[in-house]
Amino acid sequence: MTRTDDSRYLKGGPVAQRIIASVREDAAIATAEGFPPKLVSITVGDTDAVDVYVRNQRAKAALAGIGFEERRFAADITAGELEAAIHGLNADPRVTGIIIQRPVPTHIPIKTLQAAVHPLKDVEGMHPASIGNIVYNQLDLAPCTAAASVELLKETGLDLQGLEVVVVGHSEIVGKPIAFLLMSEGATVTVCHHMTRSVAAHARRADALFVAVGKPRLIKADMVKPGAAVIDIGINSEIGPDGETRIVGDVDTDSVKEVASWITPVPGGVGPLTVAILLRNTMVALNRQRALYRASYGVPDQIAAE
Ligand SMILES: NC(=O)C1=CN([C@@H]2O[C@H](COP(=O)(O)OP(=O)(O)OC[C@H]3O[C@@H](n4cnc5c(N)ncnc54)[C@H](OP(=O)(O)O)[C@@H]3O)[C@@H](O)[C@H]2O)C=CC1
Ligand SMILES: Nc1nc(=O)c2c([nH]1)NC[C@@H]1CN(c3ccc(C(=O)N[C@@H](CCC(=O)O)C(=O)O)cc3)C=[N+]21
Repeated sequence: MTRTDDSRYLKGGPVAQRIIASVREDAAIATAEGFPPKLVSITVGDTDAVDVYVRNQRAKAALAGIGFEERRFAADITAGELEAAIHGLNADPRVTGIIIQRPVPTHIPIKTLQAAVHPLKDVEGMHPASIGNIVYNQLDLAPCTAAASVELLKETGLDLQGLEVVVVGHSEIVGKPIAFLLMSEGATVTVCHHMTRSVAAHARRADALFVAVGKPRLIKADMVKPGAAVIDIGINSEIGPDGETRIVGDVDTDSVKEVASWITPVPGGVGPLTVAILLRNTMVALNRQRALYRASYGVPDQIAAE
């Protein structure tokens, strides 16, 4: 089949727009019913690596009708002070979801912070209880980047059942949850990392290749099976030939797109969809909180009958 270059690109923007439009409807109804959704972002210290993400979160939350508040803390804050701030947000009924932007300074144990967020307010899906849910095939709220990556693979129309998938990178926030989501969908999943003997040998067997490492041009054309779908999750800043800073992924897109049938562009691929999924997760969290509120304060049958 001959395909134009453009049809090979799996773009995140249109899928993100669809999700945001649906979130916007849900958010408007919830707001009218007295439950306005609100997201609180926590950044600690130097925020260069997260600036783009936070900027997009703010812009898309505004589009979706979700409140957005950014709390910035100095790099020398203690873990205890941060936990106290998170507990305050947990107890605040106006706050629907809390997202802790990574990275945080090395003296702060990120896992302790993630575990401090109440599971009902964990819109990133990074609390141990949330990660546990995806292991148990309960997939309605998954880590945003992983969910965005899998959603883009689904856009190809490929049947995930029995599909040979290789994931390069096994971080807790991206690689591992992608592997669990894909296993739940019936794919056969191989996970590679820095100790894998030959990433290339595994990658070449993949019908779908996910790459989340953080190394520009790690994946070259000779590592990709002809006709495969390539999902590039990397977001790396580098200085281009014109001297300007630019964002590139982990895949050598120009050469790989000649071999692959589908490839996600960077920017414009997984990134925009990650933000949309965060907003969708916020509505999932809101609905769970409302269900709990209803169970606690809804009119009990015997009173309603009087
Ligand atoms: N689009 C989005 O929404 C997001 C994009 N990102 C981007 O995704 C990329 C990965 O992020 P993240 O998972 O947080 O990064 P981490 O640094 O936490 O993880 C990188 C992973 O890559 C593995 N790795 C390192 N070198 C190699 C190699 N040569 N071959 C195979 N595997 C290797 C590491 O293995 P080991 O642990 O064994 O060393 C590790 O599992 C980054 O570019 C980041 O900016 C991240 C989050 C969101
Ligand atoms: N707790 C936590 N969760 C994360 O998911 C997380 C994080 N911390 N820290 C930083 C990284 C990076 N990340 C991005 C997500 C989307 C875009 C994004 O929207 N990119 C667009 C726009 C790029 C642009 O405007 O230049 C694109 O790729 O097209 C970028 C970066 C999430 N991360």
